[in-house]
Amino acid sequence: MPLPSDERLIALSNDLLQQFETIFGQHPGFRPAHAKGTLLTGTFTPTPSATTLSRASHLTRSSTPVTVRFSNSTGLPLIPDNDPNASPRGIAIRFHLAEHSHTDIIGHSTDGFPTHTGQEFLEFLRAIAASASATSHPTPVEAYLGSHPAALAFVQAAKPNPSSFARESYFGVTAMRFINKDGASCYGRYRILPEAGNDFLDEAAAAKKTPNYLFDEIAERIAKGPIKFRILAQLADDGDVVDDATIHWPEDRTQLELGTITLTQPVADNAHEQKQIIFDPIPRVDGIEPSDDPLLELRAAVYLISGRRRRSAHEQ
Ligand code: HEM
Repeated sequence: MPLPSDERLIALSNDLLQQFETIFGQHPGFRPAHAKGTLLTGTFTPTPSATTLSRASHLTRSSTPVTVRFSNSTGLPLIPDNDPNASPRGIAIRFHLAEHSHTDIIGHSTDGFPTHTGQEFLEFLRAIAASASATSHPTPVEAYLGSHPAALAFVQAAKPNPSSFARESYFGVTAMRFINKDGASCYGRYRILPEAGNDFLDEAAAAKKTPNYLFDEIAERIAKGPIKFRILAQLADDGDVVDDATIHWPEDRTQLELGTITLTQPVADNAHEQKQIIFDPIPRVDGIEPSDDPLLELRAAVYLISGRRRRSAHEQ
């Protein structure tokens, strides 16, 4: 995955990484966002209908090996799983197409994002950081939320604790453009839904859980049997906004089943492999193109810069 040459994009990426560090502190060797995670492996099996949407190779061949990383929110590697800031949870899926060839899906457990652009997200993070020492109201973040309804909606969206990473739903949030073998194209947004169904804890039940309950649970669950998720694409109608992660499409839009992920094993040497793997928000595979959502190109740069730092870091 290449680093873009656009200097403004790189400068914004570095400013965003600096802001994460200001808020969460320095944790060399860990991600500045979604720091606490675990990797599992398995396979992806597409449905026959997936090829109507895209000619991408993992949707046309019978099965593809995958690596999946589940994570808590924030840049705190030790955040308790029942901390309210640990949501949204993350999922990152790597489809191993061939040696040195892969494509990824990244999603989180809230359907949406607080800002349309990376610059707005930087302003939001700066407002959060400035509010830590604020003594009067409105604090900078209260003022930001007062003037940015999409960010307020994201902050106020319910984010209950799941009983398991395997009982949570995840959303790709940014649209992709899918192209099939006849050249027909359609925009869609990923949804990754647990075969075991959603299951959430109320506040009292969450408060009684241990700080690692989700990571302990997923290790126990996979030791007993496979963990499955369905991958769907919510398809845009003509006229739907396809370049803004803050805008929802109506729930009655078609949801096409693309296939099933079956996870069977934890990754050996998990901490080392988490340090090495750098997920990419841009698909970079024939048959799936990024939309013009400005978050995609920026995040690809941010994750790559961050991942390279992580790989070269010596933990303290
Ligand atoms: C301007 C927007 C965003 C910024 C600046 C940002 C920033 C970051 C950073 C710095 C990382 C750590 C990357 C690494 O070190 O490898 C990260 C990881 C992650 N982000 Fe974002 N993010 C943004 C938007 C999103 C959106 C829209 C989603 C939901 C789809 C999302 C979900 C995730 C997940 C799941 C991870 C963990 C990936 C992994 O397991 O390696 N982020 N983000």
